[in-house]
Amino acid sequence: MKIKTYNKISKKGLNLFPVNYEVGDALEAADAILVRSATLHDIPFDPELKAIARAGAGTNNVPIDRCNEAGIVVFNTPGANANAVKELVTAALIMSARPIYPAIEWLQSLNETADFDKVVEKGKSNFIGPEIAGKRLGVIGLGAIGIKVANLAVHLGMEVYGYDPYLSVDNAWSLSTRVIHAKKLEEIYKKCDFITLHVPETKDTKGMINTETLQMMKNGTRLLNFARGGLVEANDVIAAVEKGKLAAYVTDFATPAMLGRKNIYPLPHLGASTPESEENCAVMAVNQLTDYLENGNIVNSVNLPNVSMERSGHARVVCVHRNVPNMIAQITNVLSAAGINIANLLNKSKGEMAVTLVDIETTAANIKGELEAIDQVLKVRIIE
Ligand SMILES: NC(=O)C1=CN([C@@H]2O[C@H](COP(=O)(O)OP(=O)(O)OC[C@H]3O[C@@H](n4cnc5c(N)ncnc54)[C@H](O)[C@@H]3O)[C@@H](O)[C@H]2O)C=CC1
Ligand SMILES: O=C(O)C(=O)COP(=O)(O)O
Repeated sequence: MKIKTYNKISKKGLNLFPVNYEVGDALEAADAILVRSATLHDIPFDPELKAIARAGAGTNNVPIDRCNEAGIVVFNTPGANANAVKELVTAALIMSARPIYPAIEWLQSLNETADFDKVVEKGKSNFIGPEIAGKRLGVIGLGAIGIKVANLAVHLGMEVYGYDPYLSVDNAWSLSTRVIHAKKLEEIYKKCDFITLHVPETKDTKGMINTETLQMMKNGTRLLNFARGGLVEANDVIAAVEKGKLAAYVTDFATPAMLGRKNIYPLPHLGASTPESEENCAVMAVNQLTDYLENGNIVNSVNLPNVSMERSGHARVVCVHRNVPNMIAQITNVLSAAGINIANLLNKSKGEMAVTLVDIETTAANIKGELEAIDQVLKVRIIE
C-alpha cells in the first residue's frame, strides 16, 4: 500500500503502518491519503485512492462529495485533539478579559531606567480587565471540544449556556448538569458576556457570525473562535471590534485584515498543536486507515457507516456503493453465479452511502469487474 502524506504527521502514528507500506509526501497513485489541514479540494484523485484520513476533527478541507462519487472513505479522529483545544480556549477566555497581550507588549517596549519599578507600577492601571467568574459564557456546539470547554468554565465559576440542536446522547451524558440548555442561538447572543464557537464549518454554519447576529449581542461581548475562520464574516467582526460591540475577538483563524488591530488577538491555528494531540490524532488515523486497507472495517468515517466484522473464509469483498435498493441481491448474485460460497456478510448505510462486506470461502478470481459493473457500485476491493 502507498500512503501519501500531506502536512507533518507524528512519527508515533506513521510508525504503526505495516512495514511493507510505502509512506511519503511525494508518492504517486496512492492507495490512501493522510492529511491534517492541507486542502484537498483542488487535488485530482487517482483511481487507486481508497481512503483519506484526516488526523484531526474538521474535514472541511476534504471534498466529501467528490469522495462519495468515487467511493473513497473519509475518516477523522473525533476527540483526539479536544483537550489541546480546550486548554488553549481557556487561555483565550482569560486573554479576552484581561489585557495580557498588550500588557506584555508594553512592558517589552520599556527601556532600562532607574525608576523601572515605578514606571511598571504606574503603567499597570492601563491594563485592567474583568474576571470571568460570575460571567455568562455561551458555548455554540457541544461536541468533543465544546463539552470540555463548557464543563471547565462551570468549574471556573462561569454561568454556562450551551447550544447544540444535534447534541449526541453520549455527549449529553458527559455534559455538566450545570450547563444551561439554550434552545435558540439568539438566547446565547443576547445573554452572554463571552461566546465561544465549537461547530464545524458547514453550509449551515458558514458566516453565522455577521452584522445581524453581532447586533444581537451585548455591547462589550468577548468572542472566541477556535473552530473555523469561515464561521465569521471577517469584515463584520472587525467593524464590531472597532465600534466596541465586541470588547475582544480571539481567534485561531485570522485574516490579514485582522492583524495589528486593537482587541483582536490572532493565533496561527495552534489549537491542536501539542505533542499529545498530534500523537493521538496520528495514532488514531493510522489505525483506522490500516484496518480499512487490510480488512475493509470502517471506524469514524464522516461519509460511510461504521462496519466491523471478524475475518472469516478465504477472502473479503469490500463494496462501497450508493444506498439504494437491491444492492445486496445484485452483489450476491454475482458471487453465486461464480459458484462462490458466502461465509459472512454485513451491509450498512449512512445517508446516501453504503458498504457491503462479504467474506467468501473460495478464491475470487474474475468477479471484481462484474461487481464494479453493477450500477451504483462505486468501489470494489477483494482482500485475499
Ligand atoms: N483550532 C483547532 O486547531 C481545532 C479546531 N477544530 C474545529 O472545531 C470543530 C469542532 O470540533 P469537535 O468538538 O472535535 O467536533 P465534534 O464533531 O465533536 O463537535 C461538533 C459539534 O457541533 C454540533 N453542531 C453541528 N452543527 C451545528 C449547528 N449548526 N449548530 C450548533 N451545533 C452544531 C454537533 O452536533 C457537534 O456536537 C471542528 O469541526 C473543527 O472545525 C477542531 C480541532 C482543532
Ligand atoms: O482538527 C482540526 O479540525 C484542526 O483544526 C486541527 O488542525 P491541525 O491538524 O492542527 O492542522
